[in-house]
Amino acid sequence: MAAIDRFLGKLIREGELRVISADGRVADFGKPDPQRPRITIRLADARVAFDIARHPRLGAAEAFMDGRLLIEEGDIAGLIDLIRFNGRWERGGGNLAAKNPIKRHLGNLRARLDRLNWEAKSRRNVAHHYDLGNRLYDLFLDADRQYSCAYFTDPANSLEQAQTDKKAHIAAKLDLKPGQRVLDIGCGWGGMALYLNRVADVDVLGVTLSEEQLKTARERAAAAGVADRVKFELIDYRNVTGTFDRIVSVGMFEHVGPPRYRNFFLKCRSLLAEDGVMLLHTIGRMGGPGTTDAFTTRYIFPGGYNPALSEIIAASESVKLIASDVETLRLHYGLTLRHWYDRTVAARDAIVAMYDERFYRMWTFYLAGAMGAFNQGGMCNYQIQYIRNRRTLPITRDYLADAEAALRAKG
Ligand SMILES: C[S@@+](CC[C@H](N)C(=O)[O-])C[C@H]1O[C@@H](n2cnc3c(N)ncnc32)[C@H](O)[C@@H]1O
Repeated sequence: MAAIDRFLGKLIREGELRVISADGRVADFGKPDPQRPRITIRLADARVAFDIARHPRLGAAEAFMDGRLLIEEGDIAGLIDLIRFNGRWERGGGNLAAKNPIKRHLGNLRARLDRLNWEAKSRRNVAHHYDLGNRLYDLFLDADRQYSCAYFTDPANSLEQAQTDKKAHIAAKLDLKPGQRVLDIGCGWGGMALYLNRVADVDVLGVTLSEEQLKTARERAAAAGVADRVKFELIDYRNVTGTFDRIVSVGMFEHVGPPRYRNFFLKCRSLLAEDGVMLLHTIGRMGGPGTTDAFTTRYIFPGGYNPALSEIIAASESVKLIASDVETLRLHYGLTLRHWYDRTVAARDAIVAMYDERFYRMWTFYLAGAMGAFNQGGMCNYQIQYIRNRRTLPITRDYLADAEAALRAKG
């Protein structure tokens, strides 16, 4: 316990953390902060501190999931926020492996091996997460089931509004014309494809590896009476054929893995018309290449990796795709996750009934951890627009604002 006490004593400077050990000893760290309520945790047995010291994120996550790390005052989001705030990225906290060149090199090597997602592995990885049951996703996502960073034109906006605005923000960057053919790589439950068809009169092919998503997406297209123009297929991005005027990929690149980045862009380039436009929307990291934490890999997104901008651009440059516009969404995913986390907490009883208490705690740890990573850690969301020909788009960015305003008016 002494080592943990020393560690927490150094780390927690702002805000209050109270730790009650298994033997009833109470230790207080930090000082009152009007922005952050005090968090009190109880360690149910003597091994918890040891497990956390040995493997901080995984040890804490598993102790929390197993009910051995109990939060008696506050919640898991508050605990992670307190820890992240004190070690925040801007002050040099987080992503520490990246500071040491040897660790960084080994971490990158391991990441490259871990994220070697061949087709069968990609299918297993996707099923692990997205085939958990549509009901779960209904409980915490917006009504359109957008499972990616929303766009808050005002931080107070509802999640529904922000997800609609995200679709308009992306559609504007695609510079769509009626009748064009659009490919949506990683289409989820079909919301973006249906939206693009509705607001821009385009034909869309959406591809996913999730059976549950495919079924829902097709049902939605049929219900909207556009099944002839908005099609969905269960196809790996590697196996898509044809030529498309536009390609959009939202929240899917995180599943590709660094060893496949060049091939991903090569494939996209071969599918994109010579005067085509592509928009890639992906979680990213702001501090250069890194690794995926063990909790995320083991329990949430096996094979997942959030890319650094340098990794994305190095790969896309190597196949001569021109990055015509790059935007870093710095705060939007933290806001999105706050909504997802609050909805999950509000749906606790339903989630426990569908799965169990341990699953519920795992899910809240996942969302709270991600929120901390976007609010105080090194994560952000990138939107990168690509073209093959430098003359494809207007010479200035003015068209974006005009198009976005027109799209927003369509709702
Ligand atoms: C986080 S979801 C995003 C869904 C949707 N674009 C959205 O924003 O709500 C990731 C999507 O990528 C798809 N995906 C992952 N790996 C894929 C692959 N190798 N080929 C095609 N789709 C893939 C998943 O099936 C899922 O639909």
